Amino acid sequence: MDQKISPELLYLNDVSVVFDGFRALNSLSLTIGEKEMRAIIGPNGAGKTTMMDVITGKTRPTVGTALFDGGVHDLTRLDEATIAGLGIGRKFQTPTVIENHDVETNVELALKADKGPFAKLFSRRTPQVQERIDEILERVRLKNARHRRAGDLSHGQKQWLEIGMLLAQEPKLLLVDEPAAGMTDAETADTAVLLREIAETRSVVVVEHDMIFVRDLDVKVTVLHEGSVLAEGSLDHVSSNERVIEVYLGR
Ligand SMILES: Nc1ncnc2c1ncn2[C@@H]1O[C@H](COP(=O)(O)OP(=O)(O)OP(=O)(O)O)[C@@H](O)[C@H]1O
Repeated sequence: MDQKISPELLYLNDVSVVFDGFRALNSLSLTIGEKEMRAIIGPNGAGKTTMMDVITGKTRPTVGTALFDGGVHDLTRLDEATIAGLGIGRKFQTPTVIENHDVETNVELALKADKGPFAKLFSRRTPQVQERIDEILERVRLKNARHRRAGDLSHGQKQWLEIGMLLAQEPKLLLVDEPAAGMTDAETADTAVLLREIAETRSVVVVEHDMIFVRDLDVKVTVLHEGSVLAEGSLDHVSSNERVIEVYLGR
């Protein structure tokens, strides 16, 4: 298959994941368009992490369809490295920057991720690489922190650095797990703006519990519950849904 059969970037249909008889995903169907940002909310255990695991190839669905890039790639048949190479980047909740390197070296290493460890550390930084580093640092608001040790950054800045390192891979789809957790109010607001900027050129899926942050994102929201979609629409729309209030918002 090398022709796009549907316009969606990500197409999940009737995906179930069963662990020892327990349905972590239960006929989940969801599509994400090109350059769309979507927020995913839902109570603990709703299946948000399992959904990300299916998209990135970490978990195989028991049944169901998971296609990427207009139906060209069947994610259920590919391994994690291949899926990452297709342009699906994932940011976990805890930042994994290299604390002893400075900010720009972290980005540089991410840009050279396809090179071996020796070439990564010792090949010269070409003007093209420097230009990309500058662009990324500008985007993630760390230009003035470029020579700081990554370990000395604030929690929020570390999250931004890691987002920058993912951008180095030019993902078509960026999956972001609870970016606002542990951030100050100002960092949270800046992160919403940052993700909106990123979604101008690629698709972004954000899993989040912080409703103030989700409101700032101002995008379509999907509510997961017991492994399937409970409601979908604007935050105001899903917030007025009785079942959503009962299982999630009204807690
Ligand atoms: N490897 C596994 N084996 C057995 N059960 C699992 C496994 N992974 C997840 N589960 C179960 O599947 C359900 C869905 O979990 P998942 O982590 O996807 O939910 P979540 O929406 O991400 O929750 P949270 O908001 O707490 O992170 C949970 O009840 C969890 O205990």
